[in-house]
Amino acid sequence: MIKAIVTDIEGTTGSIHFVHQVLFPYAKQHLPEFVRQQQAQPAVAEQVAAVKAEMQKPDADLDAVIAQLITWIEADQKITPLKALQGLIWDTGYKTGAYKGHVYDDAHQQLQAWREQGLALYIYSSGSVYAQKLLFGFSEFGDLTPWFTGYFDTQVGGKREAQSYQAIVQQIGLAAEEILFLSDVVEELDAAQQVGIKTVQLVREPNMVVGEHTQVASFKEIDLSAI
Ligand SMILES: CSCCC(=O)C(=O)COP(=O)(O)O
Ligand SMILES: [Mg+2]
Repeated sequence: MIKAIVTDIEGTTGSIHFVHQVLFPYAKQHLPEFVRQQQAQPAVAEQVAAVKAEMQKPDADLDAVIAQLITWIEADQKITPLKALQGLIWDTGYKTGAYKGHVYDDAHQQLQAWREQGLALYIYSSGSVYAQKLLFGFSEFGDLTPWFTGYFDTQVGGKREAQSYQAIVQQIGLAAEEILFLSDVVEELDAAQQVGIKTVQLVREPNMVVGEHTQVASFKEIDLSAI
């Protein structure tokens, strides 16, 4: 019996368009000024140091760090210090009303229903936990963060690595087969399935790569009793 649901964000609870056409361009536009102005803040200095380490260039100057970060944004690289900085930059966009977090109607309704049924809800995204809380805290449906028991990001490991899901199972404290993972990406579902987590693929767009997992077009089609 499923007792907890872990869900991906981009392409699953919300649209790929929102992440790629709203959030990423906002981060790209504001990152140079943000990093220059906030470089002395410990939260930013820590990530700048992590970028230099990732570049294997401990003496890189700030211009080189910024150029590297922009390259990573353009290539949609899921690199932890980039994702942490993006979260800090998106904070202003949410709080000034430049955008609200996109959540599909069906995801909103079904997450609420599952919560009311007593299921524990978790997020696992490459976006930082800080960015996840912003997206659901400033969503088009208002603040949805009270629904979630916990959040996981790349601090737990990459989303295509089975050991990340093993760590998530341990932190949730349930048996793997009592947990359902929802994602649009087959490699993520494959990794979760390797450790015994149940899986369902969201296929919201045409021409998506599909795998051996149960496929649904919306959260409304997910039947927990059939899993
Ligand atoms: C949580 S904020 C926006 C999502 C993001 O930055 C991202 O890279 C999407 O990753 P996901 O693992 O949700 O596909
Ligand atoms: Mg996704």
